[in-house]
Amino acid sequence: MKRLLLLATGGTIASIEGEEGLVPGLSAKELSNYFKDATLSVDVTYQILMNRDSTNMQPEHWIQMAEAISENYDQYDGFVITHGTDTLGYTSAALSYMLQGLQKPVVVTGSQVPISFKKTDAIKNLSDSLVFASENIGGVFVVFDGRVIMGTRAVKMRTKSYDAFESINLPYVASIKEKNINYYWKPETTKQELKLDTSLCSDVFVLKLHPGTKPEIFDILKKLYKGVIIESYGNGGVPFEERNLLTKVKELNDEGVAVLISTQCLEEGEDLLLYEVGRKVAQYNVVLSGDMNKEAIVAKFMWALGKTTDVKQVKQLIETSIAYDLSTTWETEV
Ligand SMILES: NC(=O)C[C@H](N)C(=O)O
Repeated sequence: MKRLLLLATGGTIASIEGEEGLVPGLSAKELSNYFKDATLSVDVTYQILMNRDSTNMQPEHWIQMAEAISENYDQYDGFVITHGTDTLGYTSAALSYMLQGLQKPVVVTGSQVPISFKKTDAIKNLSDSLVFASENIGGVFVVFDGRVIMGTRAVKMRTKSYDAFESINLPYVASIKEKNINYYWKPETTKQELKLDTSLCSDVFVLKLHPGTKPEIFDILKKLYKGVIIESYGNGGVPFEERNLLTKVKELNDEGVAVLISTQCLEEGEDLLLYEVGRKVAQYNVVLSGDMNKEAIVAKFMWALGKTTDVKQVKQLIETSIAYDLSTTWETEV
């Protein structure tokens, strides 16, 4: 029988009605009481790690989760983390960078409706997660509404519907129906040993461009952050007429702040060399994000800056694909 460890961290799945709306409040024991599926032949240990709405999750909490997996790695065959959905994609991406060389599954799940409610998606998500966590497969996965998504590719798209998550720029790994897993593809099994790597630098900011963005905002950002993600438009680029942001990117570059260019378009990624607005900024030492999603970019930037502040090295770390977070050119061309 597979031995699984379920780490509860809060979220809607563990929420109860509080005086000011839904609030995570169930203990690990209470959570397990709601979930009794005798048909699942797994031995589950329930442990509560924290009880937070995922809006209150910080990078320090990702580290706590990664450490808990690493400490218990040899004792269990697979892991399930129950988590709020709002920042679940950030956590699953961060765990993918901090826990490289996984030979066992780490499944992150949650629900849109509390497990204590009559009509809830929590039971299915939990059951599917335990099924998937029993597989002989390595990596971080998000299991939600019958979909298995790579941890670096999960994005919350819907605030209320059960199918809250999509896999962006990568096919689903599998679907799960009535406890049967149907694989679409399988990530390669690693021959590495598990390496816990929690040196994160959280001094990262996401600036979403809109027509009218004031260049002066960069004067503040460069004092506070070591990495700035510019979420630009379409194939990527920054405005250089009227409110000129290009000179500001150069200033940040000169002062050793790493600047990354990404796009507000969820699908297909940036292609900075296509237009003049992109090429002008590409002449500086900017980091390219390819088709990574924002959640993965933020976590990877923090992970890379935790190792080095040398912009060239940060660029190299981020532009290298890890845990299927980034499609290589040949993959996007087919
Ligand atoms: N569905 C949810 O879990 C939303 C909740 N606010 C959370 O992220 O913790």
